Amino acid sequence: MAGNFFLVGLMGAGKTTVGRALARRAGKTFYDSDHEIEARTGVRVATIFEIEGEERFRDRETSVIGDLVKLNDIVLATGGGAVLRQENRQLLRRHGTVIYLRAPIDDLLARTLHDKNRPLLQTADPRAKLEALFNERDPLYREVADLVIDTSQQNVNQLIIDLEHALADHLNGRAG
Ligand SMILES: Nc1ncnc2c1ncn2[C@@H]1O[C@H](COP(=O)(O)OP(=O)(O)O)[C@@H](O)[C@H]1O
Ligand SMILES: O=C(O)C1=C[C@@H](OP(=O)(O)O)[C@@H](O)[C@H](O)C1
Ligand SMILES: [Mg+2]
Repeated sequence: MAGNFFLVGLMGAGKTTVGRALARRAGKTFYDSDHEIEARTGVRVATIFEIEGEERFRDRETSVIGDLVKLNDIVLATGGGAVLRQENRQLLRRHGTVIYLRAPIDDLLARTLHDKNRPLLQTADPRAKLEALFNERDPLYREVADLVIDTSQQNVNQLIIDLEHALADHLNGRAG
C-alpha cells in the first residue's frame, strides 16, 4: 500500500504499538513523535512537561511532525494531543492517510494505569481526565481522520489485519 499512514487517538489507544506492527507488515519505516522528541532532547516526555510545560512540548511536537510528514512510506504514531493544533491537523491531512484508533475509556485507563511517562494522567482521577480529553478531542480526531478503527476487544494482531483491510478498501475507493 502506497503512502504514509498517521495514527491519532487518545493515550492508550495503541498508536505506538499498532503503528510499529503495521509498519513492519507494510514494509514502511516506523516513527513515533514522542520518541523523536525524546531522541532530539535526550530526556523523557514527562521531564519536558515538568521543566518546560505543555506548550513548549507542543512546539517541539509540531516541529517534529512537520519534519516527519515530509518523509515517504512511513507510519507515524503521533502523541494523543497532536490534533490540538490546526497546523498539525493540516500537516497530517496533507501528507498521508490518517487513522483514528478509538477505545472505551475503561480500556484506555487499564492500558495507561501503570505508565508514569504520561504526565497528563498523573492525577488523582485519571478516569475523569481521560473523559475530559475525550470530550475535547474526539471531534478533532474525527475531523482529521480518513478512517476510524475501534480497538476494544481486539488483540493487536487481529487489529492489524482488520486495519490493513480497512486501509486497502479506503485507498481503492479513493483511487477508483
Ligand atoms: N488493542 C489492544 N489491546 C490490548 N492492549 C493494547 C492494545 N493496543 C495497545 N495495547 C497496550 O496498551 C498500552 C498502551 O499502548 P500504546 O501503544 O503505548 O498507546 P498510545 O501510543 O496510543 O498511547 C501498551 O501496553 C500496549 O501494549
Ligand atoms: O494526550 C496527550 O496530550 C499526550 C499523549 C502522549 O502520547 P501517547 O498518546 O502516545 O500516550 C504524549 O505525547 C504526551 O504525554 C501528551
Ligand atoms: Mg504513544
